[in-house]
Formats: sequence, structure tokens, C-alpha cells
Amino acid sequence: MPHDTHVLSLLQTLNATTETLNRSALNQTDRRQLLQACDRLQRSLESPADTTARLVFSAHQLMTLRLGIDLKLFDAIDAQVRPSPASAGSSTSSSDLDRSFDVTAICEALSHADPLLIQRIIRFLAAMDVVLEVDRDHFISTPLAAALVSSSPFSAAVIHNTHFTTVLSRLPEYFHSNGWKNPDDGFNGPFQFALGTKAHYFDFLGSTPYYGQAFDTVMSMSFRRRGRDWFEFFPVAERLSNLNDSETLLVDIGGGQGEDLMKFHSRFPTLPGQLILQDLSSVIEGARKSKDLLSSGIKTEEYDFFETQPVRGARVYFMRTVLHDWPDKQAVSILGRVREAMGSESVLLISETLLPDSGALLPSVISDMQMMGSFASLERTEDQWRSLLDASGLRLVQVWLPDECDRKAQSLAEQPALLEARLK
Ligand SMILES: C[S@@+](CC[C@H](N)C(=O)[O-])C[C@H]1O[C@@H](n2cnc3c(N)ncnc32)[C@H](O)[C@@H]1O
Repeated sequence: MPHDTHVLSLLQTLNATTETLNRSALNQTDRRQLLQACDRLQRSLESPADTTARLVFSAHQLMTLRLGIDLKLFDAIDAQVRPSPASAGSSTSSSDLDRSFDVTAICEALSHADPLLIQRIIRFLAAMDVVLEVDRDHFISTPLAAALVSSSPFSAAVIHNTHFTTVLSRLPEYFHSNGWKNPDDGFNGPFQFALGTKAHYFDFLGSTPYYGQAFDTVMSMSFRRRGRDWFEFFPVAERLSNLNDSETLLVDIGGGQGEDLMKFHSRFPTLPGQLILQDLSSVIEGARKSKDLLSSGIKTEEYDFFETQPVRGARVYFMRTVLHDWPDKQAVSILGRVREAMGSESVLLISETLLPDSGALLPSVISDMQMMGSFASLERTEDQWRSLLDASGLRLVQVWLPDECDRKAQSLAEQPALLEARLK
């Protein structure tokens, strides 16, 4: 029993809130503000020992999710808690769907794995509340467990990031061996050191479908598309409507699966000029399977951006979260290929999250560390972008952000900026 009556009443309020809060009625902003307040409260309460313990044991939790995903444990749970197709059409409704499962049936479904191992993984998941233990060997699935089935983008996020921990775990040895120099070569950095390879991270992804597909899925996830789309605050109609159909309106270089081009097309379906998606062959192969992409008339092109840019004099060369994958050493070459192709009317638009000059928040610095580990690259401040563009023979003309964005750390973490560059 707490001594302090204030603490006692605080505890009662917190516990009552947990019990009675109507989560489904909360809007996104309110939900996030509540989470941030809980996070601040936790950080302020934790002793150094608490924080250390929380952080050093978090890898175990993440890796347990990964084991569950690779084992197809979440699929097996999902299959058990869902009604069979025969009963699904009958009187069973999702609200009275029984979400309980027992370990024996899961072990039978996953007969290729040792039952004791399955039991230990499920026990760990129960300790994390990913599944809820009701009785010995008897559990209830949760929305989180259902969100980790193989087909879910969340499982791709776990696969992608657990693989990244291979690189993270070797960073200390990497820096000891290189004399604590900032990584600056995408072909000879922490990733190559950790995996004992000479391959660039993208070559590795191209030759390892399991990780390549996880990466592509993560790139398409909505959490990477926070904030407003660039074309909502860049004057598209004013700047980009005076083309004819035979000209190229926009080339999305390293455009992945074409999400950005498809969004742009559906926002401006009648704007004249060709839209072109360029990426490596392994990525374009996947993008060509998209019916939406094909029906929107977007041209797809296999293209390595270290080679001569085949599309000359396009009105817009667009790159979204591409250059943060490359340290200046390689980014200058990539930008050089764009500069050579640009005409006097061409503009290069770069959509990237800007690092603030001070006060960077966790999402920004985590991304910076991710760039360092995978690509020997970095997230850049405005000054770093200006000097990179300058070294590439280009001039930073303007940094576009929505009017409501105040350029403080929180806004910059949540809203990618659009950097407009032209020939010098
Ligand atoms: C971080 S992803 C960004 C994808 C997309 N622009 C987006 O924002 O979702 C980087 C993209 O660059 C592509 N890429 C990497 N190396 C490339 C190269 N040498 N030539 C062309 N594209 C490349 C990758 O395949 C990937 O699709």
C-alpha cells in the first residue's frame, strides 16, 4: 500500500483509466498525446537501473516476436482461433469468435518444431501480453498476435529490424577496428563488416528474397508516410501544368513500388506529361505486378542510378528517401547523373526528413543510426543538404514545408521536407 495519499489516488486514477478507457473512440492525435504522456511519466519515474534493465532486455522481446514469425506460430494461432470456412458463413460472428487456443494443438500444427521450444516461445509471448495466459497450456490470442501473421506488414517490420540487429550488434567491434571514424562508404561500412561481405546492402536485399521482400513491404508502410504529401504544399498546378503529353513530367528515381507516383497521379489525373518509375530490376519486377500502377499509365524502367540517366530534360526528377541511404561519397555520383540529365527548366525535388540543428527526437536519431548501420550513410540537416547539393553542381533553391510546420524538432520528425534544387 503506498504511503502517500497523492500516489494512492494517482494509482487509482491510472488503474481506473486502463480499465474503462474507450480506446476505439480515441482519435489518432489524442491517442498519441496519451502515449507520449505515459512515456514521459515512465521515463521520469525510472531509476538508471530501471532504464538499463528495460533497454538491455528489449532485444529478447523483439527476437521472440521474430522467432514466432519465422516459426509461423502466429499463423498457427490465427488458424486455430478463426472459425473454419464451413462455419464462417453460418451464425458465427466475429464478436463471439473464440480467440482461445491450446499449446497441444499448436504443437501438432507446427510438427516440424520441438514442442518444448514452442512452449517456451509462447510462454515468453504471454509474459509480453502478446497472448494472454488463461490456464496451463491454454491461451487467448490478442490483436497484436493477429497482426504478426506472415501476410502482415508488421511481421515484415519485425523481420527487417531484427536482421538489422545483426549489424547493430557488431558496431562496437567495427568502430574499434576502424579507429572510431564516421562511416562514409556504402560499399565498406558497418553492414559489410557485420556480414563479412563486399556486397552493398541493396545487393544483399536483391539476392535474399526473404529480407528483400520485408524491406520493400516496410518501405510501403504507412508509418513511413507520416505528414502531408509533398504535392499538397508544393505549387504543382502553378509550376508543372504547362507541358505537353510527349514530355516527361516526373521521374521517380528509386521510386520503389510506385506508391508516390500513384498517389500523385490520383491527385492530378489530368496533368499532361509522362510519369516514370525507375528502380533496380528486382524492385521493378515486383512493381510491374501492380494492376493499379499499370492502369494509371505510369511507365516503369529498370535503372541503376549510378549509370547515365536515360530520361533527359524531365520537368521533375524526384527522389524520396533515396539519398539518405547514401553517404556523400556516393550521393555526389548519384546526383551527378541527375544533374547531367537536367535541362534549364528541370527541377530536382528531394523528399526527406530533415534533421533539426538541435533537439533531434528519437525517431530521427534512430533513423540516422539505421542509415549508418545499413548504408554507412546519414540523415542530414539543411546545411548538410546544401553542401551535398553544392558539391554535386546543384543549388538548393528552397526548402518546402506545409505552412503549419514550425521547423521545430517534433514537426521535422513528423513531416518530410521537400528540397527544391536546380542547376547552378
Ligand atoms: C529507401 S527506398 C525508397 C523507396 C521509395 N522512394 C519510397 O520512398 O518509398 C530506396 C530505393 O532506392 C532503390 N535503389 C537502391 N539502389 C539503387 C540503384 N543503384 N539504382 C536505382 N534504385 C536504387 C531501392 O531499390 C529502393 O527502392
